[in-house]
This record gives sequence, C-alpha cells and structure tokens, in this order.
Amino acid sequence: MSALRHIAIFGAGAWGIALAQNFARAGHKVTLWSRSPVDAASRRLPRLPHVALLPAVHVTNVMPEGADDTLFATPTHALRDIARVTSGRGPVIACCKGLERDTYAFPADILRATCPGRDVAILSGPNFAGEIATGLPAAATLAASHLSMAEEIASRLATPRFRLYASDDLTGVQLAGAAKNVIAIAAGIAIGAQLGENARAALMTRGLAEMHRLNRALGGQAKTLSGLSGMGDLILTCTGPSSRNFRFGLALGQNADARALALDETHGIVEGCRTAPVLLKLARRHAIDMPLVETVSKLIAGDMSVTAAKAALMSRPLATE
Ligand SMILES: NC(=O)c1ccc[n+]([C@@H]2O[C@H](COP(=O)([O-])OP(=O)(O)OC[C@H]3O[C@@H](n4cnc5c(N)ncnc54)[C@H](O)[C@@H]3O)[C@@H](O)[C@H]2O)c1
Ligand SMILES: O=P(O)(O)OC[C@H](O)CO
Repeated sequence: MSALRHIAIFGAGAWGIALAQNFARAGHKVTLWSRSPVDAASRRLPRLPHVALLPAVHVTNVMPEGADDTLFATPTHALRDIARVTSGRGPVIACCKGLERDTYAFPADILRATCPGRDVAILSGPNFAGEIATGLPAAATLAASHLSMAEEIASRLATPRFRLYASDDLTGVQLAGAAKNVIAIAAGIAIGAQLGENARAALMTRGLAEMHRLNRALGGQAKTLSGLSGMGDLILTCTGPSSRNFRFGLALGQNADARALALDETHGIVEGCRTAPVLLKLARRHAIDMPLVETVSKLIAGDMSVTAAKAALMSRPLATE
C-alpha cells in the first residue's frame, strides 16, 4: 500500500463521508470539509447517520490546509464556487458526476479553470456511498489527462477495499458519469410505470448507444464506456434500488410528485435531473441525436406524460445496431 497521506475532502454529504471513511480505514489522515457547522462530538453526519466517523476523520467547516490530495464530493453545480476558494498543493480530484448548467463544463474543466497549475483528475465508477462507508469492496476509474499521472494518483489513493483503475480518457469517464444518471431516471420510470424488465433493458442498451454517439463526437474513447465508469455505473444505477436517480424515476413513473422530491436536496442530490437538459443541449450543439435523453428531459420538466413518452419512443423509425 502507498505511504500514508493527508487527504482533504470537500462536501460532507453521502459521498464525502464514504470516501472519508474509506481513506481513514486505510490509515490516511482525512479532513472532511462541511459547509454547515458540524457537531464534531457526535461523529455522525446527517446524510449517513448510521455511520460513525472513524477517529482519523477530522470534520471541519474551516478550509483545510496542507493536504497532499484534495477531493471534491459536492454536487457538480457547487464545484466551481468551492474549488475557487481552496488553496494548497497536490492534485485536485473531482468525484462528482454531472455537467455545469451554463457552461456545459465537465468537472475537470471546472477544476482546470479554478485550480490553475495543479494536476486534475476524476474519480468515477459504480459506487453507492452507503456500501463504501461500511467497508464493502468496490472499484472505480481514476482518470487524468495522461495515463502516467492517472496511474500515479490511483496507486496513491487505492485502498485494500477500493480498487482504482487508471485511465487517460477524462472525456469518456465524465460523459459516462453524467449520462448514466439520466438513463437511470428512464430505467426508474420504466419500472415505476410497470413497463417491465424488457423495457428497462432496452432503455439501458439504447441509452448506452446514445452515450457512445456523443462520446465519439466529444473525442472520448469507446472502450471507456465498457469500463467501470461506463457500463459498470450504468448497470448499478439502473438496477440498484438505492440509486437516487433510479428512485426519482420510479416516483415519476408512479405519478408521484417526483419533481418536488428532486428539488429537495435534504434527501440527497438527484444529479440526473440537473444533467438531462444540459446534456441534451450539449448533444444538439454537436448535432447528436439523443432521443432518450430528450424524452427524460421532457418528463422531468413536466412537458410529457409517461404514456406519451412510451408512444414516442416505440414509434421512432426502425434502425440498425
Ligand atoms: N452518493 C453516492 O453514492 C455517490 C457516489 C459516487 C458519486 N456521487 C456523486 O457525488 C456528488 C455528491 O453526491 P452526494 O451523494 O454526496 O450528495 P449529497 O446530497 O449527499 O451531499 C452533497 C453535499 O454537498 C454539500 N453542498 C451542496 N451544495 C453546496 C454548495 N453550494 N456549497 C458547498 N457545499 C454544498 C451539501 O451540504 C452536502 O454535504 C454528486 O455529483 C454525485 O453524483 C455520489
Ligand atoms: O444515488 P445515485 O443515483 O446518485 O448514484 C450514486 C452513484 O453515482 C452510483 O455510482
């Protein structure tokens, strides 16, 4: 295992807590930054109240200093504001999955702009926070612009319970992480509306085809979409009932007032809701057809019913694959 490090994590939500526990369990010193005042004595944080923080995790709302590695586990829309006020040395690693609304920027673009001169990386994969927080085994992709950089960071941050696979495909990894949340909403809708398992499998597969089209146009590598951050995360999020994106879709498919649920972040961020319309605009900029992403965007906005969505998708011209 690598030498012990001081790791700063911004965002004390579900993912920040899980990462903190993982690194602390491996012996690293962890500073977990929370934007709200913290009751440090309880060693429990609201998002995962069943998890008692390990002693090596120091929770604070004061900017951490002197960390070897800095990770961001905030929602994507909060990343720019947080990253621009951090300082320090060592790599900055975004662990969020999404696209910024007005700029169409992926997390690595945001970190490049806000943390000039520092190495930038992305951590993404099939990772439910609750499982990692309790020490169950998992794996993810660690991507950077150069493979040697990704390998170096991955070897430092991998732990006995969290394997990291290096990649030099920032584009593919980030596109997959953003898009799978949108497809998971579609999968949830299919199950919620009792359209069946066949429909879910078809949505996942055709969703993956849409991801491939845009990935190609953006310059991402096809093989990335078969990896942990691609297929791996797509499978987990579309089939794992603890996915917030899937659960949001499920509620939408059951005609529940899901939009209110998505906007209420007290139950955790539903990134796919914010991502869907931005992803659609990005695809249009590149003249890429993403009918599934378009349909999910309309359903989220309340501009289409599930019945109309089913009819529209089933009556599209037949195609090859
Ligand atoms: N939960 C998971 O299983 C998981 C796994 C992998 C990746 N992710 C990704 O990690 C990111 C964070 O997810 P999460 O599950 O931790 O969400 P969460 O809703 O549980 O927590 C988000 C945290 O960010 C903080 N935050 C929100 N807005 C902020 C702002 N403007 N400034 C500062 N802090 C702010 C919140 O207070 C909260 O502590 C998302 O992009 C998500 O897709 C989540
Ligand atoms: O709960 P979700 O839908 O945000 O998914 C969490 C992770 O991204 C799964 O890898």
